[in-house]
Amino acid sequence: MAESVQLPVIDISSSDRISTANSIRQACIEYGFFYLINHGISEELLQTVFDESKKFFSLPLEEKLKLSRKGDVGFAPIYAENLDSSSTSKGDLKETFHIGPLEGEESRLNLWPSKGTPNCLGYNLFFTSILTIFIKISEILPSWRMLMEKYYKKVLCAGKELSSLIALALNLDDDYFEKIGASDNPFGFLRLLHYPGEGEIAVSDSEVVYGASAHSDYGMITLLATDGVRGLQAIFHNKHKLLIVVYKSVCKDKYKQPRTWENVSHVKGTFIVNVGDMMERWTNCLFRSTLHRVMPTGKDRYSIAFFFDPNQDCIVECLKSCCSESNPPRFPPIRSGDYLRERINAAYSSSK
Ligand SMILES: O=C(O)CCC(=O)C(=O)O
Ligand SMILES: [Fe+2]
Repeated sequence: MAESVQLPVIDISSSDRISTANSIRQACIEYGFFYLINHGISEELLQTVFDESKKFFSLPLEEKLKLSRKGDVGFAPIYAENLDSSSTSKGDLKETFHIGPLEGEESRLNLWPSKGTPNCLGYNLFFTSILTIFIKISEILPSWRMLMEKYYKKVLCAGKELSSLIALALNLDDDYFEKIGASDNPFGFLRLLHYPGEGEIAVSDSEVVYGASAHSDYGMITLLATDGVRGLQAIFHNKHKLLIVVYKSVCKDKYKQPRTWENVSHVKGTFIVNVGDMMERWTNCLFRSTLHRVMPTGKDRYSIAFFFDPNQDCIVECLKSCCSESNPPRFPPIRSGDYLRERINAAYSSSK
């Protein structure tokens, strides 16, 4: 059975920003993961977001499909995505709903239950009388959009503060990521996730099915809220300060065998923060975007991820503080939007 890892805890509200930045640096080098506390999002708000997310996922599939993924936002049913694009599985056993940026051109792309599905729920026959058959989804989820926007803004704010601490952790000015246009108008995605429990989905014994297959996140940092149902696991090659083997343009130890998966436990009131691939590229593999996955446990599981990604037009290239003559850049510069597009397309086209 997998062991549980003890991750560092970072207090984002501490007035000693330098010491916080040093702790973040150590956590990002050793684990690429940490718990974040005092992030400014109350437990009540988080609980309400979980409750409303559950309400959405418990709608009949055909209602959810009316808000099907367009571009990067909206609903994706089970098996639509395969986070491990190299795997042969038919896709991940999870359904998701994505909300993209709330400002600028992209904001108009978002899909909302109150707008996209004008008519009829009514299949929840268990409770339904003839009078309730034609209830609009907007009436079932009346404050859904407002709530999700509120949460989005708050978690974006925590992400911005964290990115300024990360800049300090990399010996840069704390507004560095703003100055280069990465976190000034970041490309943030709120992702509601539901991993169905046993009984809802028939899976044959011979099939390997993951809730979320092994992957590292694509962007800068992810702020993840979990509901207490276990399942999240990660591989921490660097935890005991093993030599970092870097090969061609990949931080090779990410794919090193054998893989030892460790459980990442839920800690009430915290966010689980993990480093994404673009941060790994910026830091020339100093900060690790750690492989992780979600195993099905037979229980329904809900989580809420916020991907704090650089502005699409930002060029991600090795930071001066992370390279030298003896440690040259391992990755060519890339435009953030192009990199994300390639990774997202691979994940959605590799489900069978
Ligand atoms: O649900 C979780 O705990 C993790 C989700 C995740 O890794 C992702 O969506 O990238
Ligand atoms: Fe992830």
